[in-house]
Amino acid sequence: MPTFLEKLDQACETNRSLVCVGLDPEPSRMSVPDVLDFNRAIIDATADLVCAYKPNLSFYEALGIPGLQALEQTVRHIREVAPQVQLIADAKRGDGGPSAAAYARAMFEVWGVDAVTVNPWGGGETIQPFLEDETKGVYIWCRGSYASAADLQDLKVVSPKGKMPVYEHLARTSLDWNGKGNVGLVVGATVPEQLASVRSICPDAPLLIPGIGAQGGDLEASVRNGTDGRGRRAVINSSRGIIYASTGADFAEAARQATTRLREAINQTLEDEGKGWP
Ligand SMILES: O=C(O)c1cc(=O)[nH]c(=O)n1[C@@H]1O[C@H](COP(=O)(O)O)[C@@H](O)[C@H]1O
Repeated sequence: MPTFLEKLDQACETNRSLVCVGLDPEPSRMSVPDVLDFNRAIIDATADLVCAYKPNLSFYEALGIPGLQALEQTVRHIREVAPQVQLIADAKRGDGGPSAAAYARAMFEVWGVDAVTVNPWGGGETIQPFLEDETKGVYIWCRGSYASAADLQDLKVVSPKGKMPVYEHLARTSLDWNGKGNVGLVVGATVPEQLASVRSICPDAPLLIPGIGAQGGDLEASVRNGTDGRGRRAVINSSRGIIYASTGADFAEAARQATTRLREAINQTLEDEGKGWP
């Protein structure tokens, strides 16, 4: 079994892509009534263009049991048509003790995903149960894309590691948790300076970068500041910008075109940096 990072690197190489499509279905914006039909069409249209899919669990939970059934079938479909891509459950889980361990079992054994977003407010105990299997990994929510992330994450703290913003302290601390090489971080595309700072602290970590498209994040800066020294290890997410590129009957074809444009724009910046695909 490849490790968490080997699978991600392989997925990126195979499709020559750092694009992650966020599967965040909202029935009021979909031109087909069924979430599974919608997701299947998006997945089939983009499977050769992405390195990852990221269903945000909130959208499925908000639909009750039918939503969870749609998620289960979506996971199954991704495994069938795109077994090489990384499947990230955007669950923002965060708890301690047996609850944290149960969350990890739910994500990896029940849903069977490759990676989970976690909310680190509870510290190391929150994260540890997700790190036991080196084939699975986490993306720790480090510096959010939304404006209110600054309320807490940019505050300066004094710790044994020095005086620095909370998000930076978290990035430094994540290195201590990374014994099995399966810790990644989430940093928004809307905050390129913070992205550069996290990348300099964690030169090898995979960074999940949401905020492209609907939130107006800076794509070029995300690629330049968020990739590692080889121009890899950045998972650049767009959800609404892709899945609702059209809200008409041509939504899947429009999603393919939007994903292609995003992939090409990223790859052009990599080329410009001398870090294109071989
Ligand atoms: O963890 C995330 O993916 C995440 C963190 C963050 O700080 N900001 C953020 O937008 N996200 C998620 O990334 C996706 C962004 O969706 P769009 O704004 O529609 O592209 C949603 O699923 C968000 O929950």
